[in-house]
Amino acid sequence: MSADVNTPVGWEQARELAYQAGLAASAGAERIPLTAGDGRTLAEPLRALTALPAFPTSSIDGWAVRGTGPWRPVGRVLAGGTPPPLTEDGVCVEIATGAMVPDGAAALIRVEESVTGADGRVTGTPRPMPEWRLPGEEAELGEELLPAGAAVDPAVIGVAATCGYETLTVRPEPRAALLVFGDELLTAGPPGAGRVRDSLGPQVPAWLRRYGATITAVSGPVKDTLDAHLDAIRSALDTADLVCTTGGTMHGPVDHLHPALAELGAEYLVNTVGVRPGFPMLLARVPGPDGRPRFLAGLPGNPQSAVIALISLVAPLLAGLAGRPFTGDLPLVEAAVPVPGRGRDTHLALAALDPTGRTATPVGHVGSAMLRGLANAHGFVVVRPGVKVAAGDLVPFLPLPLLPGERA
Ligand SMILES: Nc1nc2c(c(=O)[nH]1)N[C@H]1C(S)=C(S)[C@@H](COP(=O)(O)OP(=O)(O)OC[C@H]3O[C@@H](n4cnc5c(N)ncnc54)[C@H](O)[C@@H]3O)O[C@H]1N2
Ligand code: MOO
Repeated sequence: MSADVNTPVGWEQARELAYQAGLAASAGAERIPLTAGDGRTLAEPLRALTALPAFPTSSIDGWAVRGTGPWRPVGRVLAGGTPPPLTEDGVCVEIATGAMVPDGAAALIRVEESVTGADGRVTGTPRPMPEWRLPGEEAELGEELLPAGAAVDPAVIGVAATCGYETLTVRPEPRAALLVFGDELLTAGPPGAGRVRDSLGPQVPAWLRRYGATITAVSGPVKDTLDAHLDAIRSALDTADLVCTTGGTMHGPVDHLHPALAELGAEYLVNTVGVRPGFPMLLARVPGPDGRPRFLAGLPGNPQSAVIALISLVAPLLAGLAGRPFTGDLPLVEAAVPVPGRGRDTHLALAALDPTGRTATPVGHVGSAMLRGLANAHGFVVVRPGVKVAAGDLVPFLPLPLLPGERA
């Protein structure tokens, strides 16, 4: 175990360490149907399998003409066909949007800008800008459209289809398991008589999915004994690249996480972080049954702190495991009011953005044991150690992975 229990890592450094550890462990590629690609990560650059467009393509309904008018129609070219060339001046073919422009055509004229005379001949003036798309205008054959590591979204699926792909070569999805520790936790009904509802078992898998993981197991509450912790962690490691645990990160009488990590031969990458809330979070590398490294993220038991550990350590780790790029740089927003710092630690202050997304106002109910503030915030204002934020200051903003329409 390398990291000193008494030396918290700086928050920014912790994020970078988590990302680099994930990237170093990212491996493999798989080929999947194009339509299954949403949310995955390209394992190799997406290159154009053909020039785009693949052939000269009419962008209008009208006439393809050769020589000077009036032109005598000699046929019709629809989308999907291969037209014969125009071999003499003074002829034209009727052409549809999307059809291949015949060799020999000098210009295209829109149907509404042409006149067909009583003798059947066509007159009109072509617009100065060509009305067809040239091969390679969008991409040359073999040109890189997106780099390896790019996230696949509906638009990426679309462009891949356009240039001929039926499958995509993507990184395997990082597999994550969740173990919830705490004998005091209820899994149904309201809290009382010293017991609280488990609020992490139900929400953490959903956050993990938003960060690109596939969930292999959720179990708990795991009994508060070292043996039960060890059994649960070992079996979760059989199927997951990352095991997230909740609770037990401190050194209380029934906090068995650290002894379990020692027993498993784990190596701490991060052991406590200089951030409030969330201080006792940890990330460890555990030897996997097949020799590949696995990871354990210890999320503190206080629910808001657990989510802060997810966004601080687990998000960059998963980005690394998926082979995606990651930057610690955050967008700047204006603080609507002063935001207190937390001395030598970074303060993550839950805040809501105004509709323009430019101004952040801290929300209420933000104790580390609370979730009400989280459910009303867009993310966290980041107050660096020793910084005092005054109203109007520009501050870094760490967004929650919300979808369009959420917190509208
Ligand atoms: N002597 C000290 N005690 C504590 C310190 C400290 O510095 N010195 N730090 C506090 C901080 S900060 C945090 S955060 C917590 C972290 O504790 P653990 O990770 O060991 O978590 P637990 O003790 O198991 O639980 C803490 C708290 O959270 C509730 N909890 C746990 N799991 C869940 C869940 N799934 N759903 C809802 N609530 C949960 C649990 O009941 C406790 O109230 O340690 C402080 N103590
Ligand atoms: O990490 Mo503790 O969350 O400050 O409550």
